Amino acid sequence: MRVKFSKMHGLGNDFVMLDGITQRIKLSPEKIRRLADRHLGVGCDQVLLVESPRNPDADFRYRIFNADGGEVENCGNGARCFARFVRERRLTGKKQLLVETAAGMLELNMLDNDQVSVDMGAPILEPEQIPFAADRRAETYPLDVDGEVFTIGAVSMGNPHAVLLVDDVDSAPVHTIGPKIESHERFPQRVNVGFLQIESRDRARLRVFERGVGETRACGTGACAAMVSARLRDLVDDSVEIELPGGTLTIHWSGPGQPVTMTGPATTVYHGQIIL
Ligand SMILES: N[C@@H](CCC[C@H](N)C(=O)O)C(=O)O
Repeated sequence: MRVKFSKMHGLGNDFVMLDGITQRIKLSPEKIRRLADRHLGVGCDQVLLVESPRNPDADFRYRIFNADGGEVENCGNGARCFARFVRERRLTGKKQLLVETAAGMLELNMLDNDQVSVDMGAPILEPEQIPFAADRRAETYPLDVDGEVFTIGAVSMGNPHAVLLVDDVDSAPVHTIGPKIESHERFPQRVNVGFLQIESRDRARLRVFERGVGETRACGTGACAAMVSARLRDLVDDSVEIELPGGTLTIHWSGPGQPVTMTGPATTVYHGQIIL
């Protein structure tokens, strides 16, 4: 089967974007791993498959798969790339879109400066919805990793995130502690792990060891979760510029029950065809 795709990225978090509306695409974990393979396929952190919505209020639906083949609930950088992709592929002319995802409905706005702003919905903080938190809601939780106790914030943006504060992201143990927390027994669904350095009440730096991928150049939901965790600890104000290795996202959140807004770029690299 020959399939058309676009290679896109959001601050270096890269995607194979598939139009499943005008093409019949049957994906399997094995095919996703091949597409994502940087030697044997196109290469990407995530595969995003656009489909027709089931909910009549939505313009589109999309599904997100990590490079390891697993399907996930949400993806912030993917949401921005999706908004650009459906316009470039002439699937819509709209600048405001409602899209159905496994994490619920997202609202996207194409801005005039080529940036995309996404209403990512309210973060989930209720203990019963965060398997890790079990029976109580707290700003932080202790997590024992091989005898060393880390203080983490646990936030769900539809997908799970653990947020650790560090003094310096450049020397943070992203590749040693990241994978251990990602597959820690207290996170049965595994987790994305963010290492957050607060610079001021409106600036922070972040590196994320993503579930099912490893460290990426940027993680949109990771930036939202980091903002929420920092705000709950009263370390930042309502709007924060979060600098990731691939560039900067603007995140706004005014507190529990309110939606998180993420604004940043989406870039098309090339269009191609692959035999799947
Ligand atoms: N890169 C994404 C997040 C993709 C999913 C994540 N790895 C997970 O497993 O939940 C983003 O920009 O949010």
